[in-house]
Amino acid sequence: MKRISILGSTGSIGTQTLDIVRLNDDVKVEALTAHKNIDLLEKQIREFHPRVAAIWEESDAKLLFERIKDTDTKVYFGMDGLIEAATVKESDIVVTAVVGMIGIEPTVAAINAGKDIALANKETLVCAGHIIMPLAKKTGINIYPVDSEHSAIFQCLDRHNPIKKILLTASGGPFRGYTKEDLQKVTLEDALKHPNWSMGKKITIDSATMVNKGLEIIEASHLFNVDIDDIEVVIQKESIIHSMVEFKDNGIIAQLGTPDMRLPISYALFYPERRYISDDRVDFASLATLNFSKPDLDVFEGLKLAMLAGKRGGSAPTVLNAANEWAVAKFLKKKIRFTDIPYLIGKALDAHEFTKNPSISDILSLKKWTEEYLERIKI
Ligand SMILES: NC(=O)C1=CN([C@@H]2O[C@H](COP(=O)(O)OP(=O)(O)OC[C@H]3O[C@@H](n4cnc5c(N)ncnc54)[C@H](OP(=O)(O)O)[C@@H]3O)[C@@H](O)[C@H]2O)C=CC1
Ligand SMILES: CC(=O)[C@@H](O)[C@H](O)COP(=O)(O)O
Ligand SMILES: [Mn+2]
Repeated sequence: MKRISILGSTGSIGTQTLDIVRLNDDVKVEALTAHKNIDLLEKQIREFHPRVAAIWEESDAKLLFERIKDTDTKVYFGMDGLIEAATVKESDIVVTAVVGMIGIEPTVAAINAGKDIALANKETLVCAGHIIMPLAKKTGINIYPVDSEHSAIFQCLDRHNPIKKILLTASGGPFRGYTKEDLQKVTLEDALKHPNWSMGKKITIDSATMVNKGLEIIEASHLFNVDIDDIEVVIQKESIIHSMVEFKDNGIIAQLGTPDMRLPISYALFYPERRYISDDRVDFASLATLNFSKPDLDVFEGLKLAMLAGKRGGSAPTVLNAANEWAVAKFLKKKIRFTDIPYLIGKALDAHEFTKNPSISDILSLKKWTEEYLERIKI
């Protein structure tokens, strides 16, 4: 029996993880968490009977407790609740499916508790990868990538041959081929229309700005111990090739599949076993062609800034990520324009006091500094 905890079970990755649980009778859910979606969390508790459930607000936790007191599920709240869910004694693996760097502390707690990590929450690795990866090695736990590109790279690894280059594929998002002037006019509705994937709102905006690909470069660098300069972004318009690994002989191994996150989720949960998911498969005949191009860094400045921050390392990726989270949240509330997102990221990166090797508490302070700095900027 595989015992799993899902941090962020009510989101896109979290609910698809539960789809995979439904397909397999040897998986037990030990913990589920949500931020505000109490109705869906209650439904999930009644279906999967976890030991632990956590929701962010104490008032919601009290409400949830009343609603499910006929069950054996214990209810927690806040960061303590996330950490309780991340460290449930009976769990073997924690699926980190929360969005944002809020995932840092529960991920560290899970690793210290000896849990394997099925990692979707890329922001945690972007900010604290220099702490997380050595900690995972020291504790002997495994980190299995869920992010589709990183799962693809993981599936292409060859234990006899080191990686020469990672070819990180990108769809290019809804604004692929746009000019700078075009981006000045795009709306929130336009940005939420990803051409190939159905995802949570934050990552969907990140795909539109291509900051997502920048975060993924940093994520891949940590996961596979590859220099940023050896990670090349290739736009693959249809999102059928999920990434590729190039070796010393210039041979390239790629992983292909339909744009369906259930495959990387299932692979992370049951590695090295591949299990049945659905009858959907790539139909090459009707696909006919796969299209490739290079990203335009002059247009997608957020990607350029992310690459520079990744190269710089230290505190830069944290400020990049914190500024991006702050700006995307404002854009989702229609408080700023689409092109303000890279502008604000650049301002925060330029203004922050660089540190080489931030601790977890430094990272949390940097997040606070970034938010306070951006609040003061008039746009
Ligand atoms: N969706 C996808 O296909 C992919 C996602 N990822 C990564 O996976 C992670 C999750 O993404 P996705 O599933 O799209 O996100 P969603 O926004 O769909 O879900 C986020 C989950 O985290 C919870 N949550 C949000 N904010 C907080 C908070 N401050 N504290 C505690 N819980 C919180 C949400 O609860 P509630 O529902 O109550 O709001 C929800 O359960 C992200 O890091 C993303 O980059 C990577 C590759 C693909
Ligand atoms: C499904 C997944 O892994 C997302 O990160 C997706 O790849 C985003 O698409 P872009 O390639 O457009 O950033
Ligand atoms: Mn991805």
